[in-house]
Amino acid sequence: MMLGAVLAGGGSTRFGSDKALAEHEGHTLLARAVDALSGWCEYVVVAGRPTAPAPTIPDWPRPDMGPLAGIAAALRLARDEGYDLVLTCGVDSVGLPENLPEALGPAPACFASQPVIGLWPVDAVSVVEALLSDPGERHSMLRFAELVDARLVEGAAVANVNTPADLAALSRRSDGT
Ligand SMILES: Nc1nc2c(ncn2[C@@H]2O[C@H](COP(=O)(O)OP(=O)(O)OP(=O)(O)O)[C@@H](O)[C@H]2O)c(=O)[nH]1
Repeated sequence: MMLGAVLAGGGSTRFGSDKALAEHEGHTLLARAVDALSGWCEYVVVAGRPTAPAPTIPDWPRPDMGPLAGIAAALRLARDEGYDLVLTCGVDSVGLPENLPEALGPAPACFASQPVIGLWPVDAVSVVEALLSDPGERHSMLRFAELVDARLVEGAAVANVNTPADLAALSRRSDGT
């Protein structure tokens, strides 16, 4: 059984306002990500604030540690609720392939270009907990991927929205202009 998790925390400092609420093709990035995950599995949003109507959980062990703390929260919930796998994406990952779980599988794996998009076995929870509890470690997605021996999957053309210009470029592409 697989649990989906949209990572929707972070400061959106390059974007200038909460990018989860920015709109693309008439829907917020959050609604689009949730909609994509809901096609594959049950899901939660991991963020520092409620994102109703989607079920939202806080980062573990605390906010402001980056996306890995969102992965940790999702893996802990998955373990407690009896899931085997966690499928993660960023709220700013636009254009997820329709076959995302198959494109990533078998776990553990993540996209080389965007390691927040990944498929993680629930037993990776002990690795992420140890990593985030060690102040001497890099709390980065790539370090986590390395420690769990994740395959880095190449070739995925998923856009990553960091700035308003990134979003404008995507809109121009979907308008064909
Ligand atoms: N749950 C959670 N998600 C995060 C956190 N930091 C970043 N993310 C998510 O991870 C993805 C990639 O993060 P970044 O592009 O670095 O997002 P950001 O930190 O908000 O952006 P900048 O402040 O501009 O660097 C996005 O979907 C963010 O929403 C965090 O501390 N907790």
